[in-house]
Amino acid sequence: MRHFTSVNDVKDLDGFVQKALALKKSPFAHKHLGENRTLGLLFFNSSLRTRMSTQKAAANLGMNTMVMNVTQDSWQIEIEDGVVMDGGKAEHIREAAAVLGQYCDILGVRSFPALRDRKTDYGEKIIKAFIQHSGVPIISLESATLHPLQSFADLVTISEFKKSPKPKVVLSWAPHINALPQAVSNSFSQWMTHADVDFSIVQPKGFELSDQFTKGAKIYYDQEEAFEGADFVYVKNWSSYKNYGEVGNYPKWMIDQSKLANTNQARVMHCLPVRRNVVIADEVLDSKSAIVIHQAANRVFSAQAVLKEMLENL
Ligand SMILES: NCCC[C@H](NC(=O)CCC(=O)O)C(=O)O
Ligand SMILES: NC(=O)OP(=O)(O)O
Repeated sequence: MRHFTSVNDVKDLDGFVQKALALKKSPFAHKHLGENRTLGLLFFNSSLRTRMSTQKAAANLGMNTMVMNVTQDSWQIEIEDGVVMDGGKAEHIREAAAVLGQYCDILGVRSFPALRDRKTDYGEKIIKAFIQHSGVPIISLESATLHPLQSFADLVTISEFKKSPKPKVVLSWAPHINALPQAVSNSFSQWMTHADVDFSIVQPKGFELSDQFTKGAKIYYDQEEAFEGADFVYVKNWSSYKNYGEVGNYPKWMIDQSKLANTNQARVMHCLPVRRNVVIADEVLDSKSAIVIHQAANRVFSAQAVLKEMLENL
């Protein structure tokens, strides 16, 4: 693997899950692999899990890590080519990426979509510019359209908790007060349609994800129908892809205990952060059904598996 920006960078999905689980068992088995290697983590947006888990994964492999919050600490970065830079942005992504490539052996980049123009966001200019201009392997820490480290950790978690070889996994839209990216849901759909699971998605009309990520998934518009017999319910809000960036006002889609009644004692998943009693009720998050903390724990080992593979290929 040269870069890690989607499931397509993984050759053997099941083998990769096994590698993450092996690292979970022996996190320090390769503690010299990253010696004298530097990881750079660049955040255009907030983070708790991605930042800390990736840093911990790098430490387990003996790497140094440097972290930068671009929007707070650095120069504002111009993304567009050919512009006259006489506004607020002092540095172009061409130089920024190339310079960081001089300091780091591997770079991670987080850049959320602006959710104003679909074509711009789905063009993934920032992550592509880092791939083009940095000269080093790039890891997506959640791009405009995908969050592969999260989905990898989610698949690892499902493989740990599944009670049958091909579990029924349902991705459910849930309410939110803000316009959120489709990235986590696109990415989860993309990974699940490549994995050995029975996968469906349920959302209100108008909130269908781009079919470039959902091909092969069963599509529902009714939670009760979709949840019947589910082993895993993955909860996430996303703004509309069709009416781009629209926030849906469907408070009844919140996940509470009653919604889970006809599932196969489903485990409830969410990437976090989650707004309690808007997206998922306290009674679910505080019950045994919720495995959100396990997902977050597995972020270390999904990141570590990716870093290990990249370090071995440097
Ligand atoms: N990295 C995990 C999720 C990040 C982001 N959530 C958020 O922005 C939540 C913000 C809020 O709740 O206001 C998302 O949905 O893509
Ligand atoms: N799940 C996740 O990516 O969390 P952060 O946004 O806190 O990194």
